[in-house]
Amino acid sequence: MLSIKNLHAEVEDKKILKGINLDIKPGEVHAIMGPNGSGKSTLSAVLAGRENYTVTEGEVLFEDKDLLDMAPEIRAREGLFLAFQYPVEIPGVSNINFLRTALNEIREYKGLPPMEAKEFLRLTKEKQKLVEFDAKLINRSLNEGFSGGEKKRNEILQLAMLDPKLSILDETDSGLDIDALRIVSGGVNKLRNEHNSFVIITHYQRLLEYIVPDFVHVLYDGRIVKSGTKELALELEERGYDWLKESYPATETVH
Ligand SMILES: Nc1ncnc2c1ncn2[C@@H]1O[C@H](COP(=O)(O)OP(=O)(O)OP(=O)(O)O)[C@@H](O)[C@H]1O
Repeated sequence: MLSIKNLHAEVEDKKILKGINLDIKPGEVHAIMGPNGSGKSTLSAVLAGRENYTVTEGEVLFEDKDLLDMAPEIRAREGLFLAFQYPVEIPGVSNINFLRTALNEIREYKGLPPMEAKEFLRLTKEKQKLVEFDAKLINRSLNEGFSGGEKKRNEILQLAMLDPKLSILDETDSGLDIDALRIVSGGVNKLRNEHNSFVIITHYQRLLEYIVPDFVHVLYDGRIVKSGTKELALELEERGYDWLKESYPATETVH
């Protein structure tokens, strides 16, 4: 599904990613943990093709195609989905119209006609139910005035509607109350299958009790310094990151 080889990237001449290697197969869930500022959000931004991030070395293949060569919207149409740490508000664009437009963009890219209005409404209702989404939010402007938790739930609804091949959830658990955490992770669990993959960026082992990952990686100073199974997350919870920092001293950073 995704193959990252020796990925180096900078933001404003600051080296942040310093040789990431990661392989993700269909059906797998990978968790990425790591101390603040280690490069987790930068990795998701580079994969999504956000502006101002310069890849200086390495390659990323998404289903054997060169991901870094694709414009951000092509990445999305190819089936990459990024749930933001801070979902953006788009006043004047209703949630439902946003979903319809995004869905039909993807269909057009696949050579399919726009979805019939009736079928679209049926699908929206089905997915709203699946991810326990509050129907009152569907006609409001996209994320405008939504609470932090409502925004995160909205990301999961988008994910359910668009059915991406690879979803990257960047700290989707931050700011969620206990019920929302259960709903959001329950949504992911219902959506995961043998054909799609997830990358879950999180600080908390707690989320990984709900969404059990196949692999856990620790990102530190722009590199993956340790990989393991869910037991690694438990170990991190208990021991923190200092033992890893000692084993892998930070490289010099050029500012
Ligand atoms: N636009 C930018 N200009 C300068 N430095 C930046 C920029 N964006 C990110 N950085 C720096 O890159 C480093 C990695 O940031 P990143 O957000 O990827 O870390 P993170 O692992 O996601 O952290 P957190 O756990 O706190 O969310 C940080 O030191 C950050 O200050």
